[in-house]
Amino acid sequence: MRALLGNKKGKLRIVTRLLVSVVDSAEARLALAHGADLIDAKDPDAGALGALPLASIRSIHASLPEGIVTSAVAGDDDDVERLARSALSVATTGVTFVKLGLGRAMARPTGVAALGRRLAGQGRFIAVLFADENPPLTLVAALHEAGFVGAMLDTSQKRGIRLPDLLTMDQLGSFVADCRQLGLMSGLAGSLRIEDIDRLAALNPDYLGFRGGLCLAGDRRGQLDPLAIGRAAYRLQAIRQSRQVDGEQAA
Ligand SMILES: O=C[C@H](O)COP(=O)(O)O
Repeated sequence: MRALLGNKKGKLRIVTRLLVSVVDSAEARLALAHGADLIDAKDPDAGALGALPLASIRSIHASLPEGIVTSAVAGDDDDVERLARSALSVATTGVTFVKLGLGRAMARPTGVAALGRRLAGQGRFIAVLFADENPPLTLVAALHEAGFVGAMLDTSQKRGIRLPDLLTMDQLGSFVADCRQLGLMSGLAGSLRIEDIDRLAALNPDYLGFRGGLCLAGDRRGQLDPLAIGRAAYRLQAIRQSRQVDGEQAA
């Protein structure tokens, strides 16, 4: 799931992969066919981290070939018990990862610790922090302590403000580096566009996450645009290849 390439000097380079949020199995297959690396089940009509019904998540997961990395969103409830219950239910669908949105009340060490105790390492949980709600980025240590396997930054207000409008490249880079140092997977998302890929991939997150930027007319509630998915996948692939060549030349 975390892709690392080694060059001849033994140095490891993180490979940034493409996460695409889908609403059903038809979109899941389309995203996969056009180059998505991780298929993320999410209901864009139900907010930034809207959960799909369990049956839909199961059908998305089952529609994909074995071995494809999947995730599903469990919502962004401010109540520990409700959020944990939702996450544990989503974990029964067979998806590789379950994403939990940590809103203002949860995005603090006490909230994270309470959630961790309730989840008790029963799944592969990824915490999503909303950059437009000013989460403490130092929360990464508490997430690691609480047993999360990954952390993502996203945005809660999907009104055109993108992740790089909210945080500087230094802040995003530190977030990714802190995750890596603690062995957490990292992801960056939030109304990203294809033209954001180069500068964000340069920070070496494990995933860049997209919905609206890969939909027709940029409408995250509308249909995925296969050409846009293909362009995003191609861009990331080109970056991977150029790094490989650089690594080989340096070796
Ligand atoms: O996890 C990725 C999200 O689905 C991103 O959605 P968005 O690109 O519409 O902000």
